[in-house]
Amino acid sequence: MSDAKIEEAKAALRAAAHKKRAAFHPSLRNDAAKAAAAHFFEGVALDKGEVVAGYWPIRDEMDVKSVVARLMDAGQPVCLPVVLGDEQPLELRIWEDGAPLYEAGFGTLAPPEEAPRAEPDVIIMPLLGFDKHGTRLGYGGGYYDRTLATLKKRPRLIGFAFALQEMDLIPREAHDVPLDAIVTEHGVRNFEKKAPVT
Ligand SMILES: Nc1nc2c(c(=O)[nH]1)N(C=O)[C@@H](CNc1ccc(C(=O)N[C@@H](CCC(=O)O)C(=O)O)cc1)CN2
Ligand SMILES: Nc1ncnc2c1ncn2[C@@H]1O[C@H](COP(=O)(O)OP(=O)(O)OP(=O)(O)O)[C@@H](O)[C@H]1O
Repeated sequence: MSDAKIEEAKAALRAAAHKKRAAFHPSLRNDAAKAAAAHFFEGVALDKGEVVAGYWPIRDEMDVKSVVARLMDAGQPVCLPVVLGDEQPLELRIWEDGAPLYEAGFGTLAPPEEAPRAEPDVIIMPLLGFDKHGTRLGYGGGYYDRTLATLKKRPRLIGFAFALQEMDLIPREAHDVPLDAIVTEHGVRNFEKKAPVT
């Protein structure tokens, strides 16, 4: 499939994924997020000092605020992403304990401009959908992939999602960096390294 065709297919998948994620019942969301957080801390080993990029949840994304808070309490350095502009990589700003967060666009909150920057060792990724190969479907801005292309070292990529966000097959473009693992309310699933055929 050409990249143009893949983009077309992804647009249709995004529409379906938005609907599906929004349909997950509000009364179940909290418990699912709690279960996923527990699976993360049981199943994902972090070395002391490893920088973890979290996200400030928006729309119907799985809420990872408790994960971020627990990481910070444990002394793990945590950063949050900021969109500087279209076609630009994300800026990852360290959230220092007690520092206020500011509106950073799209409904997200992030540390202030003067916060230190960091290259993450682990990225907790928001997503619209994922498939069994670890391909991730985002909102289509390409921000995470563009950011990964600028980093010296490829971080471990850990998606957080509700189990119902799994899709049959998400076509993968050359720039799409697959997830290493997905955390849902059902547990942590690690993906094989080998690239699938799209
Ligand atoms: N929680 C969270 N933080 C994040 C991301 C994310 O996906 N989730 N991002 C990951 O890149 C960056 C923000 N990028 C975003 C890009 C698009 C939309 C969004 O809601 N898009 C709408 C259309 C918006 C419009 O046209 O006004 C959509 O998809 O329907 C949100 C965040 C950085 N921070
Ligand atoms: N490494 C990159 N360098 C330049 N452009 C890129 C790169 N990665 C992605 N893009 C651009 O971003 C567009 C959207 O990419 P993609 O469909 O993978 O977004 P997404 O992963 O769904 O979004 P997001 O990462 O913001 O959640 C692509 O069509 C491409 O033009």
